[in-house]
Amino acid sequence: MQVVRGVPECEDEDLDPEPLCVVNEESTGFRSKLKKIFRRTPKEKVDDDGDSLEAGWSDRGSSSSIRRNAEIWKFGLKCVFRVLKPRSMRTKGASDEEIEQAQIAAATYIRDGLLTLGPTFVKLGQVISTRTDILPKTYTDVLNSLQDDVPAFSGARAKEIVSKELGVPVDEMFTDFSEIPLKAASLGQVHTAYYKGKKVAIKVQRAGLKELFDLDLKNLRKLAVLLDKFDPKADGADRDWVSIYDESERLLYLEIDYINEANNGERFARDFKNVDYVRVPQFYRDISTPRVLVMEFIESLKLTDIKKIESLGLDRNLLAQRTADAFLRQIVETSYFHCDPHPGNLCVDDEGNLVYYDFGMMDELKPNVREGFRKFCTALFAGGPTVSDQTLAKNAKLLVDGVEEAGVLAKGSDRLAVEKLARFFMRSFKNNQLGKSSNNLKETVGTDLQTLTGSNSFRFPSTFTFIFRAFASVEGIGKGLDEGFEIGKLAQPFIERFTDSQQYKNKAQKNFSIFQKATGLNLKDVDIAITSPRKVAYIEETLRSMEDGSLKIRTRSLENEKTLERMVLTQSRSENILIATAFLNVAGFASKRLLEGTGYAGFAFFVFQAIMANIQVKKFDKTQAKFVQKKFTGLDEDKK
Ligand SMILES: Nc1ncnc2c1ncn2[C@@H]1O[C@H](COP(=O)(O)OP(=O)(O)OP(=O)(O)O)[C@@H](O)[C@H]1O
Repeated sequence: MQVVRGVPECEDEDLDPEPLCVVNEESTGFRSKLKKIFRRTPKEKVDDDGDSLEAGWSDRGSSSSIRRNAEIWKFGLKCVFRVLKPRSMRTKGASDEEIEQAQIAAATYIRDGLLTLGPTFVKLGQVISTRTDILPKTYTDVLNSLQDDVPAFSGARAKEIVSKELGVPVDEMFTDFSEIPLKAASLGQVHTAYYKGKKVAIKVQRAGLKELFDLDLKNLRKLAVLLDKFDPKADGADRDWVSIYDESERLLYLEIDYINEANNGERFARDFKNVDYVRVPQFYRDISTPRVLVMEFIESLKLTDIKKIESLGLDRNLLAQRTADAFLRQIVETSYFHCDPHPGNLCVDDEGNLVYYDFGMMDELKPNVREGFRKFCTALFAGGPTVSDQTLAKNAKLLVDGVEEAGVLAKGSDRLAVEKLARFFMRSFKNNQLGKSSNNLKETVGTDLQTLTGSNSFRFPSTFTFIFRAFASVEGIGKGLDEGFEIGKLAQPFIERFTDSQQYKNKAQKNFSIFQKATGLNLKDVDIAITSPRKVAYIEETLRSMEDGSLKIRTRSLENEKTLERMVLTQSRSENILIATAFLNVAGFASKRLLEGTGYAGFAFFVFQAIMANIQVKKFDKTQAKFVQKKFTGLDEDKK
């Protein structure tokens, strides 16, 4: 989002008590939509007591709420049709490009509709746009543009809100309250002023947001319940539409509680109290409320403003390193991280210190995620780049344990295939560390990969999508500052501290070499001496399992699985044809009209079912043909 500077453009004074101030200079269709939408903010009648400040989107009487409900449902239904269109195109044999175009059109329709419906939906769209685990990439890409600028409300309006919230006229509390906001967002905007001689930043929330959220979210919950009925947990995962809704709702309400933001900011500041290059504004809690947040003003510039950074003589490489270090410290050490460190929220002061703003959306790694992540890193980095195949296979198991513990591996996934994938992934990683090239992932583990992705084996809890988003932001900033920026390399010292393996390895190696020197022992003998009892015990255990019949030998053949899958589909087609024929016979021999009608109705129904089953068989065959072609010729028809 961009910071608003200069005099905003205001038009149509007669349309609104507060004409709109348009933020973005580039006049586009998107901008004019924004103007219309925020112009639709209900007209606010301000009386002397200022009570009308509660007026807002929500204060529109019952007829207005009915209209609002209707608007939401109409939009929801239209979205369903738009989203289904590309799916039906696929069954009609449309090309991938045509389908992608239709998806982009659907996503654009949804984005514009969310904007039309106002702040709740804009914010919801922003939250959902991070969920690559829920929506296809085409949709999240388009919804990402919802992070754009929105028109501001006037300084006078902001003052009214602050006075109402703090219970004293603004001018008695502050001096030089800015008429033009520093930045406007969908939920509020930031003004500057002076408080007891100190410059402060004041975040002011749009009026009536809470009430609007209440009204809108009630509808959205009903929509989620309905969606669950039509689209039950498709992949056996623990999530469903209602829980996605619940989580989004929680985040939305947290974002409009500025006291929560102050709590988050203070916790973040505590985490970084020993890092002298990170600055967090102080919060003036005694003059803040859930809707007005008063903070220390910290002057800064964007880390993407390279010209300014250079003109100040700041070290770009050092800034890149600091950006990465501060991010890694959050993920690996404190487990409490800023979910949205975009260039407006992560800045730099003129002395090269990083400045963080906006603590509305923070997340914490749960203990299981943290432990899983630690196992993952331990497995990946253990043994260094030249690890033997045996150790790698052992570590692959640990890596998959980690992935499972973190909740990324869906229940009932094929662990054997995942371990194979992990071994391949780890070997590529190690080769990469040694500067060797790796084999193509699709060629080497193509079948397993297809099985795994096809069965939705991996899923990413929302924490991961927030981490990925923050990672992408930090990487973008880092690369802008330093072309050779590689977060992976900068992560090494953090990971080593994080995983006990490295410490253990170093200590063990040191102790062992002293022992070896003293005794003159051969390393191979030691290995045999250590592993032999374990190997004997393993063989003994396996033999005992064979004897008592508890040993299960598991083999899997993808071809057989696929054949079985096809058989199930063709069987359903044959059954439907059989039943349809039976009904036709009934109709043919029936002497009574009612029976005849029933016969024909049954016949029509089952013929329809048979046609649907046939479509599924054809679809299945097509997917298989594509897969086989890709596997044997390397030609990829699904150009993404
Ligand atoms: N304490 C501060 N000192 C100086 N500038 C500030 C301060 N707080 C916020 N700002 C400026 O105002 C901008 C908007 O602040 P913030 O991100 O907190 O608002 P928001 O309404 O939560 O916006 P968003 O939609 O991006 O979350 C920041 O990017 C920063 O440029």
